[in-house]
Formats: sequence, structure tokens, C-alpha cells
Amino acid sequence: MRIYPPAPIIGRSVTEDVDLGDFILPAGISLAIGIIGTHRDPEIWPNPMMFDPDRFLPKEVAKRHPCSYIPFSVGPRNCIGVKFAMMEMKVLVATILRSYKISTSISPENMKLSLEIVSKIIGGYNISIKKR
Ligand code: HEM
Repeated sequence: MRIYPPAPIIGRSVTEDVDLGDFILPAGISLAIGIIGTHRDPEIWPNPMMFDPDRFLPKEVAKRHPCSYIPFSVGPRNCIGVKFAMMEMKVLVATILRSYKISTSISPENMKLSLEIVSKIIGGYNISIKKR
């Protein structure tokens, strides 16, 4: 969800001037918010491509801006399915991993993403599942 957020980029229309300090976003423009770029920003996430669940320990989370990790967006138009999606993913992953080992021949370095509204891997996932 951090390194490969399913929704990599979202869009917004700016309805009134927004002063960000260094610059102003003028009313009337459309902008893209790069969730995937934020999630891989080395200033926020040192060694960003390393999978390290400890980054989400409460003491680590407390050190980051709340918008550093936004797979479901934030604010009034964020994902209404966030709780359901998280529960579904946990149940599914736990159920599959109890019985199967999953592997892929694709290394993270060779994984090419197609960044659409929902990102997916180009060329298929090439996954094999073995009964434990
Ligand atoms: C891993 C799973 C999911 C991810 C990463 C995800 C991500 C997102 C993101 C980033 C947005 C904001 C889009 C935007 O602002 O342009 C969004 C909106 C939305 N999501 Fe999800 N979503 C997920 C699952 C679900 C599920 C399971 C449901 C419904 C059961 C759902 C329903 C919605 C709806 C209705 C919106 C639009 C909310 C609005 O515009 O007010 N999502 N989602």
C-alpha cells in the first residue's frame, strides 16, 4: 500500500486560491496529487524501496506528517471503503498465507507499473501458489 499504492495518482480542482507558503495554487486549476511519489519520497521514507513494516510502529508514525501515507487519500473525499478494504485485505492475505506459499519470478527492480487510475503491473503478475 505504500510502495505500490493501488491508486497512484488522484486529481483535484482548485476552487479558491490556496497559499502554500512558497507558492499559491490559483483558483481554477486542476492538479494531480502523486500518492506514489509521496510514498516513495526519500526525504520522508529513507531507503524508500525497502519494505520495512517497522516504519508503521506508532512511534515512527508519530514522527511523520499525517499526509505522508495516503493510500486512501485524505479529507472529505477520501475513500469511503477504507475500513472494509483494510479488513478484506487482512482476511484474504491471512487466509491465503495460512495454506499457501506465494512466489514470483519478478524482482521489485524489474517490476514496471502502468500508472492508471488504478495501477497494475505490466505483463501480468506471474505468481505461483503452492499448497503448504
Ligand atoms: C485497497 C483498496 C482501496 C484503495 C487503495 C482505495 C483508494 C481510494 C482513493 C485514493 C480514493 C480517493 C480518490 C480521489 O480522491 O480522487 C478513493 C475513493 C473512493 N473509494 Fe476507495 N479504495 C479502495 C477500496 C475501496 C472499496 C472496497 C470501496 C467500496 C466498498 C471504495 C469506495 C470508494 C468510493 C465510493 C470513493 C469516492 C469517495 C468520494 O469521492 O467521496 N474504495 N478510494
